[in-house]
Amino acid sequence: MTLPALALFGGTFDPVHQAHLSGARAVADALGCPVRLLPNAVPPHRAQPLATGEQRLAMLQLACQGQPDLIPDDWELRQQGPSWSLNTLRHFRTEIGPYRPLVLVIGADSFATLHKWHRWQDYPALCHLAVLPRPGAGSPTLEVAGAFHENTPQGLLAAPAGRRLMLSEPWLDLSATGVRQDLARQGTSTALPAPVGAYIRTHRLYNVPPGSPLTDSGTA
Ligand SMILES: Nc1ncnc2c1ncn2[C@@H]1O[C@H](COP(=O)(O)OP(=O)(O)OP(=O)(O)O)[C@@H](O)[C@H]1O
Ligand SMILES: O=C(O)c1ccc[n+]([C@@H]2O[C@H](COP(=O)([O-])O)[C@@H](O)[C@H]2O)c1
Repeated sequence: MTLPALALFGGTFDPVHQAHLSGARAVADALGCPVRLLPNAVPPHRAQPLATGEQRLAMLQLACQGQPDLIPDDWELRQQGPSWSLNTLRHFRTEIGPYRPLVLVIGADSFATLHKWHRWQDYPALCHLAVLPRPGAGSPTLEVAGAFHENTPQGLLAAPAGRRLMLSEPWLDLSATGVRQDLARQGTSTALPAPVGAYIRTHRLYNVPPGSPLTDSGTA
């Protein structure tokens, strides 16, 4: 018997881009479950984002429109202090109970640095991992890889935690850093869903030059 899974995809999302959305879509389709996209309030291992939490959440809401299984979630934004993923995992584990599969979605670059995350050793008892491929990502430590046994989507759905799904798609060489650079240079980015690009120009985020044309080619 399998119980419905819940997937959590945390990020700085400064701003959300097509690789985040395609990755979330791939996990939702592979596991047949909703994916909650959680912008962090205080990123634990990097500088504070340029856009506010409210703006990053608004962009996620625009990006997820029409995809009811991709759900922006403001839980981390409402917490105080550094946004340790451990707190988020514990909260959602308590919410869904001990038996349902809980899945943390991360990019392969995050997987390669998971050994530096706060109390990552507690994760295998709390959640599975779904790892999105990312060009240029390094490899995880042996300890991290060994803590989550690689499995199939069915394997993840058959247990509450401790397994790992390695996705092979999407393979997109995109980053929020690159998007911000494109926006500052030319006011547009093909890596953005059109409504997110429009929001950025309306709110003059990321140093977009005044009068930038509405020519994003990405779609939600
Ligand atoms: N192109 C990508 N392919 C796969 N995973 C990605 C990609 N971009 C981001 N991710 C993953 O999405 C999560 C949130 O990432 P984040 O919001 O920091 O985006 P980013 O593009 O890496 O941003 P920045 O360039 O500002 O560092 C992380 O787990 C990251 O590994
Ligand atoms: O809990 C930690 O130690 C930890 C360390 C680094 C990153 N994270 C979370 O991992 C997610 C992706 O991080 P980032 O910096 O790539 O946006 C985001 O939700 C971060 O809050 C969490």
